[in-house]
Amino acid sequence: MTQIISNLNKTALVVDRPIGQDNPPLLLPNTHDVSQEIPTQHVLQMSDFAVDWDDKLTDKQLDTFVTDGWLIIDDVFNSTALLALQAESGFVDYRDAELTAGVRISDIRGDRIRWITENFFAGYYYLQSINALASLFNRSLFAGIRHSEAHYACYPTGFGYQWHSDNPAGRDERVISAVFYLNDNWEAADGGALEVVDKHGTHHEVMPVANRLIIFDSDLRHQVQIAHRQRYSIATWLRRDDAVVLFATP
Ligand SMILES: O=C(O)CCC(=O)C(=O)O
Ligand SMILES: [Fe+2]
Repeated sequence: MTQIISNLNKTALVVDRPIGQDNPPLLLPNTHDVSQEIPTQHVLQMSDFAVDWDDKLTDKQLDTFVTDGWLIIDDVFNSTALLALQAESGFVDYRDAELTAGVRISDIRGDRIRWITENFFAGYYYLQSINALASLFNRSLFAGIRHSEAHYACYPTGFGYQWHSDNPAGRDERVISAVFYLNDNWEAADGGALEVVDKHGTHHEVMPVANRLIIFDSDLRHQVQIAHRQRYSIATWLRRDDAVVLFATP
């Protein structure tokens, strides 16, 4: 089994066990004045994850998304929300992605994942915020999105995800894919770029830098290049079908 190292050694967080309502993350204030660097304990709320998507996404960007099929939004969340997601990603009990049609897929994809449910804390707030983005797409692009799903993903060093599109053959439930990145100080030498082929056939490479959301048409082909450092993200899909009710396993 691949060993997963916490994301936290790359993140300015003071946290020693999984965060939750009973253990809110301690956040270092964003200041260079050492005398002010006293961690503040802050209970996370949905409002910490609120994003004014209408403000973040201009009409021009929406037009570009329709024409090219993809779009990058940087500086998505405030630092409280970002740090909470980074902290949570470091404590996730990652599992192997499931088998597809009985075939082991570890040859194609090397990520280890955990689906976000209401048992998550920051991740669940993230999903609510993505639902607000979905309603913007429904209002402005008549996208017909009915629910969203997301999983935390960790690509261990030496792994990527080969060329694919997010709708398996003959399926079209996934309308828009959105990947949110959690990696501080990611450099080109760390590899792990997402390579997307847009609607015109042009290739683009996107670095998985913290607080960046890439949105793309789920039918576009893309791959994750081999990462040379552990790579953390939240892969998200905005879907046109009804939500599947998940029953908690005992
Ligand atoms: O992490 C990324 O950049 C993309 C992940 C991806 O393509 C997927 O999970 O389907
Ligand atoms: Fe994908």
